[in-house]
Amino acid sequence: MHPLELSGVSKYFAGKAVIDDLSLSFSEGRVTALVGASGCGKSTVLKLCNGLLQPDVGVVRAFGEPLNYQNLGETRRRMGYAVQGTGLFPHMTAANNIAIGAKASGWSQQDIAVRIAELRTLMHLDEELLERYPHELSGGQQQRVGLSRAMMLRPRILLLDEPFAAIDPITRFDIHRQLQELLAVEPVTVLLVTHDMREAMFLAQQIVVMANGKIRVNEATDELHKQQPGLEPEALLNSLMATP
Ligand SMILES: Nc1ncnc2c1ncn2[C@@H]1O[C@H](COP(=O)(O)OP(=O)(O)OP(=O)(O)O)[C@@H](O)[C@H]1O
Repeated sequence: MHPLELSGVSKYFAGKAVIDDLSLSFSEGRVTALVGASGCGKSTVLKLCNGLLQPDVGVVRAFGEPLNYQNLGETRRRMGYAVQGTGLFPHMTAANNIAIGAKASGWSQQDIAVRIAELRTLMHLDEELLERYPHELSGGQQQRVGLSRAMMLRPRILLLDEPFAAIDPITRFDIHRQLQELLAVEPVTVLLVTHDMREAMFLAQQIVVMANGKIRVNEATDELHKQQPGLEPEALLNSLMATP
């Protein structure tokens, strides 16, 4: 059983199929990167996965069950979600931002403190930073807080929509390594939407290239390395996009 699966899914906007009869499953404990040109439907797939959008045709299953759009709360608690720009609440400290889902789920203060300490270590966040408000943190620190919030409830699925796009390349590389460390300690099924093929090749074990709402390539990262050894990530993406 795959933790997350789309079967024959189509989504129309203004009568046009933005997602076109797409079937895709995400393997347990693996990172799958969704790449492709702007507007090809990557974010729409992610929103279909967490129920923010409903398919017009087809089924989305999480944890083996079709999404229940009348009651998404329980499913969403088992899915972490982090987006570009972090979506942190500006009037709450970093610690309170991270803890928000746990408080809503009735966790004790003690359990919250233990979990925040774990995440703080894994994401290399100094304790002092957690008492600051988002505007008092750098972009990279905010993004680490956003990832910590997404991982707070120990989700089995993590949905990441361009979470590192606004961060400078050096900080981005640091956060990539920290996320990799975190996933080694706490394996999660990850769907990563990104424009950055280098990021995709570094973080993901599976690469899905989309074009016009369809899947063009769905291949293990190792296989791609073997098929086109030595090719720079961007050149590899261009060659995959040109695949008929
Ligand atoms: N709510 C909406 N109403 C109408 N059209 C939409 C809506 N959401 C997305 N679209 C259209 O659907 C297409 C796919 O959008 P989507 O955001 O999934 O693309 P993307 O691959 O994530 O793009 P980008 O890489 O630029 O973020 C685009 O043409 C977009 O304009």
